[in-house]
Amino acid sequence: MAAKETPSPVLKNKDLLRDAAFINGRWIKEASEYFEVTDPASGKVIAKLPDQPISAVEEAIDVANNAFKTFKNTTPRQRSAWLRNLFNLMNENQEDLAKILTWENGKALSEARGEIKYAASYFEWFAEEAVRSYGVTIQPGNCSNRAYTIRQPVGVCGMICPWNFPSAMITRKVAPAFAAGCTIVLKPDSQTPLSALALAYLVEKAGFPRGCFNLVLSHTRTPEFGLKLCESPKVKKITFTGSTNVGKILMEQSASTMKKLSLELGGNAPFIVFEDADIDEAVEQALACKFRGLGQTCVCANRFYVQSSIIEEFSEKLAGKVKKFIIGPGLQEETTHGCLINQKAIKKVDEHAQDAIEKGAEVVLKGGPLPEIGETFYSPVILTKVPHSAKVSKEETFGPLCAIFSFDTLEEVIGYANDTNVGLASYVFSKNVDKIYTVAEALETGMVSCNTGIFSDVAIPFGGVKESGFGREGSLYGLEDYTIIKTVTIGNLPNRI
Ligand SMILES: NC(=O)c1ccc[n+]([C@@H]2O[C@H](COP(=O)([O-])OP(=O)(O)OC[C@H]3O[C@@H](n4cnc5c(N)ncnc54)[C@H](O)[C@@H]3O)[C@@H](O)[C@H]2O)c1
Ligand SMILES: O=CCCC(=O)O
Repeated sequence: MAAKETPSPVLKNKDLLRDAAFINGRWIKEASEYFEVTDPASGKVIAKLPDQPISAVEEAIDVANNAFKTFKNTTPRQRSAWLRNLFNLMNENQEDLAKILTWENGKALSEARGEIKYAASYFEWFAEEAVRSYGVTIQPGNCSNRAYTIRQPVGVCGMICPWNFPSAMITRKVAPAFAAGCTIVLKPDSQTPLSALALAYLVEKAGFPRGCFNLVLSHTRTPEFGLKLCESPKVKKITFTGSTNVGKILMEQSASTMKKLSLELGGNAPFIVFEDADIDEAVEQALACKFRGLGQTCVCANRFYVQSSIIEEFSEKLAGKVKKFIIGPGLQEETTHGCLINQKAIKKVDEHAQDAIEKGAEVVLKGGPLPEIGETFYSPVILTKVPHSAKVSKEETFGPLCAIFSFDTLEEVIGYANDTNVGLASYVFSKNVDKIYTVAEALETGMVSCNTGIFSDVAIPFGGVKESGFGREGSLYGLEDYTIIKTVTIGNLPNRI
């Protein structure tokens, strides 16, 4: 865990590093204000980007609205080919894209490589889905009428994306939108805009028509940008990944124009381990699940519920594995786990850990800040026998705190797991198939992962219930969110012969 000088990434394709917004196929660098992007591992400034005025969003919306008039009539085959080009381009530039991602986000390079592959898979999937949009035929009550439905692109989509997956959270919105024939105004997080800009460059290279994809930049005016996208009658859909609080704001702001919404919001995932589970496997999976992005993943386990008879064994084995982590700057090849996004994130982990300890939790692994490496580095904390009154039982920590709670019965643990206002992902470990079915069906989450800690895949519907939002990304349903169903009735047909 020794401090080392963070290297700057050496890129093969330097064109991927952009320092301008992208509207109507033009890179826009000029602005009266600029914001800095920093490497969270070193605190060094790595880019200065235009902090655009609100007029830039208005312009991007107008451009996307004009582009929609022709883009919606391109053939699904053509859109599929452009998406396939984009998939190939991401793969060709995989290593550079991973380096850019690590540089601005801080996650280990090995993880960033995985994210780029995952992000690209959305373009491959939706290249295949673009040509598979179906309607139904209906016989209405009136015998001289016939009806059928078609799916049409919803229109201009406003996309607001977070920093924790700077590439994949964008591609899983952009890919289905393009597949359906929608045009785009994207606002990436101002902490991690470089991955988004690299994607904009590749969208251009892939051959998409000018104006279909527009990317606006701001650090100081994020809420105003959001408001403009929500209130514009030209924008027909808002798709957002981020916190439940911001999701609620966007939903309220979208009410005046009755927008279609997809909201992928916060989670508080329970990770349940029964005494009949393979404990070593459960520990391995717990590590993979909890420490993706060092705990900054919306589907990371937030609450471990471990049956009381195995809680000591599980906690000790987990701690033994965590001690082997190599925490350091993400760009160093040997690093297994990088840093957190900022100091606010560290404060929250510390606050949740201290609160649980004060309320009676036992410390298995002390962890804590690692200032000798840098201000955003934090060694994981493992606490056991955490009381249910602790903050971590109700709030998402979004960082490297493993809070282990004890339970005795199946009914009891389902009660604990569902005692939250959010419902994104949950995990169950048991070798008893009856138990797996029962618990999976009783858990109030959009996704239940059984005997594995990693389930994310473009092929599965991704999304939550309760205050984790609505809409499903990826899968056979992903395209639907970017289309509207139109019903066509043909009347006054002659009598059947
Ligand atoms: N469900 C999912 O798929 C998913 C995926 C990733 C992250 N998340 C959630 O995101 C949260 C972590 O990210 P965060 O804390 O940065 O979330 P956040 O909601 O604060 O920020 C998300 C994005 O929204 C922007 N934003 C903030 N206020 C805004 C406003 N008023 N109008 C428009 N945009 C605004 C931010 O700049 C950022 O780009 C966690 O709760 C996590 O669970 C959910
Ligand atoms: O953080 C949210 C999304 C991560 C994933 O797709 O698994």
